[in-house]
Amino acid sequence: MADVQERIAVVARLRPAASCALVRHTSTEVVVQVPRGSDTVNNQVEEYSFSFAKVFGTEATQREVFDFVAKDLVRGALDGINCSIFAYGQTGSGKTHTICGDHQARGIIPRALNCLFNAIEGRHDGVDYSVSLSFIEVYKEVGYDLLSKDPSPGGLAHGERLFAEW
Ligand SMILES: Nc1ncnc2c1ncn2[C@@H]1O[C@H](COP(=O)(O)OP(=O)(O)OP(=O)(O)O)[C@@H](O)[C@H]1O
Repeated sequence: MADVQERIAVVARLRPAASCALVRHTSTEVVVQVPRGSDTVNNQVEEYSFSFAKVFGTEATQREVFDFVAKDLVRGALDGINCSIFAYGQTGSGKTHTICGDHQARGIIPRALNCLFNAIEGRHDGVDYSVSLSFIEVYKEVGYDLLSKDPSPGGLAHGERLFAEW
């Protein structure tokens, strides 16, 4: 993660209000401010202020978020450094958009895979790389194996096996 030395770094991303508010007929009022050039989020109504390793504003692109959050971690993983990235936030806050994205605005996972395979291709170190992946959803404390061809309701059996392998 660019310029961040800590082992755990927390990044905030503000999402544009419009699409979600239009669908849910909720307020589009912006309640937080990010002072220019700072990585602090202020809420003057509720009078709190939080600082982060980085704050991405509503205009931040998927590429900018990936470059800051994930690029170095993916490259580090090839050198044997374990890493984990997760999104946390209330429903509709943009976790799926940030982590998965869509065809027009690819998120961290497709960009990380692209970066990973490009990096492997660019390494002429005689190492035989092997890549495997799991894709699991945990919803209300039930694990779902999203890659299973035959997901049982809840997908627990396969999900448990995958968890055990970790
Ligand atoms: N930074 C963003 N720029 C543009 N659209 C965004 C952004 N963040 C979220 N959205 C849009 O807002 C909507 C809700 O976002 P998303 O589905 O990612 O939320 P979520 O946190 O995954 O919600 P849930 O927890 O309910 O699954 C989607 O239509 C998404 O495309």
